Order: sequence, then C-alpha cells, then structure tokens
Amino acid sequence: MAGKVAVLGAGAWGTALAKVLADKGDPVAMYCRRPDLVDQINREHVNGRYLPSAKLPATLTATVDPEEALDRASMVVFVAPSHATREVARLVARKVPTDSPIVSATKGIENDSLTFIDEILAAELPGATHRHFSFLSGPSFAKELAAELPTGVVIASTETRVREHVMNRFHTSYMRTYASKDIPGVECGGAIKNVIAIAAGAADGLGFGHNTRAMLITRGLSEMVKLSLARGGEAITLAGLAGMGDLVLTCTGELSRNRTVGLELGKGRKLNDILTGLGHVAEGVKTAKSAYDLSRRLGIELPIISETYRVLYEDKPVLTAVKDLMGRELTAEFESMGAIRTV
Ligand SMILES: NC(=O)C1=CN([C@@H]2O[C@H](COP(=O)(O)OP(=O)(O)OC[C@H]3O[C@@H](n4cnc5c(N)ncnc54)[C@H](O)[C@@H]3O)[C@@H](O)[C@H]2O)C=CC1
Ligand SMILES: O=C(CO)COP(=O)(O)O
Repeated sequence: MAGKVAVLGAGAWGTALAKVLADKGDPVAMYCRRPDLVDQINREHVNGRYLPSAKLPATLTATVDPEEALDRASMVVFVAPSHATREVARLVARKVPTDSPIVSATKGIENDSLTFIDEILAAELPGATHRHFSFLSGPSFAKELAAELPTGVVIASTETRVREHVMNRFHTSYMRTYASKDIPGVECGGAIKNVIAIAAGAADGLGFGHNTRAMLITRGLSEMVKLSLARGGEAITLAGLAGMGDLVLTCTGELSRNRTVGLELGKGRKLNDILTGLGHVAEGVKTAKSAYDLSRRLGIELPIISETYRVLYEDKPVLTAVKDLMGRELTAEFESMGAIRTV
C-alpha cells in the first residue's frame, strides 16, 4: 500500500482508474461535482450515471469537496474532460501537494489557447513542474478496464523515479503499464486519435468498407506524427499504445464515443442531436477545432483533421468532405520522399 490517491473527475474513466487504484489496496477519494452521485458511490458502491456496470471497492469513496479529496493525497490524478481541466486545476491549485506525483489521464487540446494538458497543469499549479507530471494514455475503454479485461497503457514522464513510481501504482494483474519519456508524443496520440475516430465512424456510417477504415487509420497516424514532431515528440511513440494502439481501438471499437459521433454523422444526423443523446464527452469534437487551428498556426497540412473540422463546424456534407479528401493532389506517403513529379 502506497497511500491515499485523489482522483479529480468522476466520469467513466476517472471511475475505472479509481477502481484500479483501490483494487491495488490504496484508499481512493474521487472528486465528483454531483451530490446524488457522491451519495450513490459511497452507499451503493456504483457510479450509476457514468460506469454502471462496475462494482466499486468500498475503499473508493467520493466527495463534492475537492479539498477533502486532496487531503494527505500521495498521488493526484486529473481526469476531467480537457475543456474542464483548467477550471479543475484552478480550483485545487493551492491544495495539490507539490511533492506528490501528478498524473493526467485526459486526452485533448484546449480550444483557443491550443494548449495540451501538460501546459495547462504547468501554468495553473503553482510549484509543480514537469518533474512531477505523468501522462497515462493508450487503448483503454473504461468499461473493459472496469471488467478487468487485460489492458495495456503507457505512462509518460521525463523523470525516471516518478515514472516508475506511477507505473507500479497502476500496474495490476489486468493492467500493464509501459514507460515512455515522450510527453508530447503520448499527448498527441491520445488527443488526435479521437478526431480520426470521428472520421472513421463517419466512413462506417456512410457504408464504406474496411479499405476506407484502414486508410483513415494509417493516414490519421501520419497526421498525428506530423503534429507530434512539430511539438518536439518522437515519431516512434506513435507506433505504440498511445498512437497506433489507441487509433485501432477507437476507430474500430463499438464502445467508442467518438466513433459513435462519426457513425451518426455519416448516417445523416445533426451534431447537436448526437451530442445531446451521447451522455458522455466526445473529446474529438473540440479537439478537431484545436488541431485544425494548430495546423494553421504551425503551417502543417493535416487533411483528415481539416475535413473533419469542416464537417463538424462548417456544416460541410460528409460526402463532399470524402470527395475532397480523395481528390487531393497526389503526394508521397512519407514526406521524406519529397514531392511527386508529374510524368
Ligand atoms: N471513457 C474512456 O473509456 C476513456 C476516457 N479517456 C479520457 O478521460 C477524460 C474523461 O473522460 P470520461 O471520464 O470518459 O468522460 P465522461 O463523459 O464519462 O465524464 C465526464 C466527467 O467529468 C465531469 N466534469 C465535467 N466538467 C467538470 C468540471 N468542470 N469539474 C469537475 N468535473 C467535471 C463530469 O461531471 C463527469 O463526471 C477524457 O479526456 C477522455 O478522452 C481516456 C481513456 C479512456
Ligand atoms: O480513449 C478512449 C479509449 O482509449 C475512449 O475513447 P472514446 O472517448 O471515443 O470512447
């Protein structure tokens, strides 16, 4: 037993990770905004709104008071949606113990500021530096992890001691943890795969086949690599769990919320109606805008992300986006090959 953990966010993913940590024997206090849900978690040991299938250990408790969750916490896990991360960080800024490891399991890029989670936490938590941070990512549906189906994730941190500590705390008989030093790469993978999953879902909704899905996954990987390299990440990271692994899961798995958004768009439903009925966050919707804005700021071409952005934000018909993607000027598969010559 390594000591109490504070989990800030009580959605599907926060609850699944809190269960992993409690299964390891650590007491876990989860910060949850809704008093009715706090009550249900503490009395019935179930999160009926976000992860009803999981029976939670009695050592996992919930509280509406973030200070209570953080009191004497030996590790802090941020796992609210990306658009709420800054708000949560500001709320707890003075209470987060600066000598405890801080883990983020959120996947996304903030709108407008175009910042990733590491930049938000570094800006909002006084005294905390990248030395304290770890980023947990990889192919991991909350429902499957909560059912204790074998799962692998990556833990990225620049500090060996912090990385190994966090890897050990999350490692259970049903979840393996792998090490990475590449924070930008791991963050890019987790954020961008959600946008590509919307595109892959849309292709399925239009009735396209496996060829289309495989092309989207592979060319999506290429866009992910480009953005990651521009942020100082390493291409090889995206061949791993946080990149290709999560792309495959999210672009093919029926449990994916992002793929579901795309699927319904492909069938012709309106975005607002889809999001209203979803009941959970689909990070790819906001991340499509951030990634599109980033591509323009950095001067890099990200065609699938750009077309997904246009479908989501400019009402572009999905079929027109497909036509435009397929009709683009021919290019080399890898940019290092240089430009294509017309023969
Ligand atoms: N569900 C999954 O299978 C996985 C999710 N993730 C990532 O984890 C993050 C959270 O996702 P989920 O838990 O699945 O979302 P969810 O939609 O199931 O739940 C979101 C939770 O965040 C809370 N929340 C929203 N705004 C808040 C605020 N301002 N302050 C405090 N709490 C707030 C909601 O009340 C809710 O409890 C996302 O970035 C997602 O991409 C990562 C891996 C797997
Ligand atoms: O990040 C996830 C799996 O790794 C969850 O994906 P969705 O948010 O699309 O459900």
